Amino acid sequence: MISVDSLTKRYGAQVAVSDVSFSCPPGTVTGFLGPNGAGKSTTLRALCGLTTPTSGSAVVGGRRFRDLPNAGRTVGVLLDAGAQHAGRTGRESLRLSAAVLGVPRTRVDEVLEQVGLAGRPADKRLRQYSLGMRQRLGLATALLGDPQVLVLDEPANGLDPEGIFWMRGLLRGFADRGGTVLLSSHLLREVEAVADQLVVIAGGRIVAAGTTQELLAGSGTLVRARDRAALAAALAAAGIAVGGGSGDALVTDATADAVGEAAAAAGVVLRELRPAGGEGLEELFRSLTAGSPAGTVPAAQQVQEARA
Ligand SMILES: Nc1ncnc2c1ncn2[C@@H]1O[C@H](COP(=O)(O)OP(=O)(O)OP(=O)(O)O)[C@@H](O)[C@H]1O
Repeated sequence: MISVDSLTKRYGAQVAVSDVSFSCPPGTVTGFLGPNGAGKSTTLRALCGLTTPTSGSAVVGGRRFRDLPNAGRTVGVLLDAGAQHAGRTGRESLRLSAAVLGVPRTRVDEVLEQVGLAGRPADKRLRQYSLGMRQRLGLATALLGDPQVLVLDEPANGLDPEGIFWMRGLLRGFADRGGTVLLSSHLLREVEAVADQLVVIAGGRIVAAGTTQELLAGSGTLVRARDRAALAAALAAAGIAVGGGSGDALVTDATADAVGEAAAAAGVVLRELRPAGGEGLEELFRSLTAGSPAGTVPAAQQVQEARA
């Protein structure tokens, strides 16, 4: 279990994280989402004992990272896949980590296999690794101690679509076996397919949190018409605000009934009318996180109320 409780981190006058609280139960994947500079890395670094909170706490199983005996056997961490010695091979790097953790050498081959680096890639020097291979090696290092908890900062960085699909399967399997996964991303689409719950941070504050299903269900209605401009005018005439939408789709907070009636009243022919799901959440995510300096973002409950 990961518990972050009223975590605040200031660097001088800069507030990186402000009063952040959430928890990640065993058997689940939590997606920690936010744009660049939102405070994701700072939160994860505090959790992993790499930065000291100004106030509040971030613990695993009730203990601070530095108080965990042989922390790598409890928490697998991937914070910066580039932070490995470029002259070593993947296998050498893992053997060193295995020695530090006190796990048998055979474990190195197991994790190399698990992350798809077994064979020739394992004996290449890291300077020859692509970003995606480095991420796989970082994940292998995190898995080496057979931990119950994984903390991963932007693990999908540099992975191709097949790699992202593979990683989702790996994380899902880890959680389904009772593990706890916390992974950060600045891309909603990367995590919505695998995360059981989402915590959205912007400007150092949590702006939305809940199960992925809840957040997707409460994310509005998507509507598409042959004549987008006529549809937009019909919705405006009915007093229905449109929050965005990609391509010729519009996304709104209004119910499907209200949207359908507005379109019918204006004689607009619809091509699609459905719960917005991921597109609505994407829109919510964009509106919540667009240019929100610390202190100006509504609190999670305000967001929930606004959407109720
Ligand atoms: N060591 C530091 N000194 C001063 N300011 C810092 C430090 N580390 C982070 N910050 C600031 O804290 C804020 C949050 O940064 P953080 O790296 O946690 O965000 P992030 O969500 O991980 O962003 P990204 O997706 O770009 O990695 C930013 O404004 C950043 O400039």
